[in-house]
Amino acid sequence: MERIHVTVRARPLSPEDEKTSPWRISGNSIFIPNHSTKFEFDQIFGEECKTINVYQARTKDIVQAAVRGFNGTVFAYGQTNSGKTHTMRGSGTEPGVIPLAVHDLFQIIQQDVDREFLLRMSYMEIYNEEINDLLVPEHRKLQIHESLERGIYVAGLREEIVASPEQVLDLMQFGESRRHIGETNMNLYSSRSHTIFRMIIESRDRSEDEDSCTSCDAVRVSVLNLVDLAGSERAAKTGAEGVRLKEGSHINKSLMTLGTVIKKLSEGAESQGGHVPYRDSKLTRILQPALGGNANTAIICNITLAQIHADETKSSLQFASRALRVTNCARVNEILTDAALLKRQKKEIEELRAKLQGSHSEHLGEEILNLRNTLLQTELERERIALELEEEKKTQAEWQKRVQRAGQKNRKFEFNGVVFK
Ligand SMILES: Nc1ncnc2c1ncn2[C@@H]1O[C@H](COP(=O)(O)OP(=O)(O)OP(=O)(O)O)[C@@H](O)[C@H]1O
Repeated sequence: MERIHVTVRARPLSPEDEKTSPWRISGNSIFIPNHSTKFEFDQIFGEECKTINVYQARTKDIVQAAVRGFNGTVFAYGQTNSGKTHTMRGSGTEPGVIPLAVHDLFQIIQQDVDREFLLRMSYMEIYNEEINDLLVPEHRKLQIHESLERGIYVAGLREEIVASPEQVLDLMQFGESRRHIGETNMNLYSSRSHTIFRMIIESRDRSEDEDSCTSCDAVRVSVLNLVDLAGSERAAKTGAEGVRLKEGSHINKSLMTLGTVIKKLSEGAESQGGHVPYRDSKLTRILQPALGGNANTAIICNITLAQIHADETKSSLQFASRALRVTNCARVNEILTDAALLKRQKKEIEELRAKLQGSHSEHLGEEILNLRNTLLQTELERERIALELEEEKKTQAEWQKRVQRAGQKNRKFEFNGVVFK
């Protein structure tokens, strides 16, 4: 069990706002002097910090764990204009968490010579409670489904196979141009939708030695979500009317559901069998595994220390503070293939036979009978799995084709303009 990691990042202030700011930061605490308002977090970054520092606080570990098969989710939360997009996407002069994670991901994979990887990416937005695929503009109003095999997933969402950071960032750029952005009084380029950038990491052992291990045919599949939420906003401050007002109300409603989900989880509702309203918004439904589920999760809470936004900042910090009390249980997502099961069975049969050969005494009649029965059952099971394996080989041939297509065959990668072999 591990709790959600929460960092706070304060955006730079104008010299005027600096003079009147009521907030003080000391180590991992943020407070208003002579006031009961005080919060503590895993880490607090002041206005002079760089995104790389925020990235290294926790996201870097989550990326590393994702390569080892653990799901990971990082999201930026905060009021409009607090610096969420600046943190997640970055700018021309300062890369954001997403490009930093993408470069790290490829670097870690290159160094892992024992496994072969297949990476896919998807990019979606939730706009006015509708899910749109940012990689395929005509894929709109996508639906969320759940199955035993795939868990919660967005049906019809494009998952593009990717082989280099540049390819990922190009696709992201393409998606960005389709994302809903609008001007408000508070932000010239305000995100009007929540976006979920996702990397799906599949890997398996490279070992070709038949007997070396039983896990070499096991496939690990993990999902890394990097989420840029739209900001909570007050119509009076943003000056929203018409379309902007409708967007704002959808944004606030889904963020409110996120707040309720976090509140319920922080009160232990789920472990006590209580209701957690994941289904009340698309955002919480998609992020369900990251909220109290099977994932390493981090929240970057973006705030402003300006006097005029003190109420909104306090409300963001209250949300973040509750999130500190939510625990997740991340585990390696490993699918044991039939080939791996067969190897396991083969070993068992050999052990049973060896036991049978060693059991000659007449007093051991019943034990020998039991061993024979177990051996028979194991051999039947082995035959069944062998049949299934035939089917699976076809799937594996498809895997090889995909790896080949992704340009990863023979560990050949292009990274930062350099070809690695
Ligand atoms: N740490 C920072 N350093 C420099 N500039 C920043 C920083 N944080 C935010 N900004 C600037 O402030 C403006 C608003 O930031 P941004 O668009 O990231 O806010 P946001 O929280 O994503 O807003 P919205 O919810 O409306 O989309 C941008 O011009 C951005 O470049």
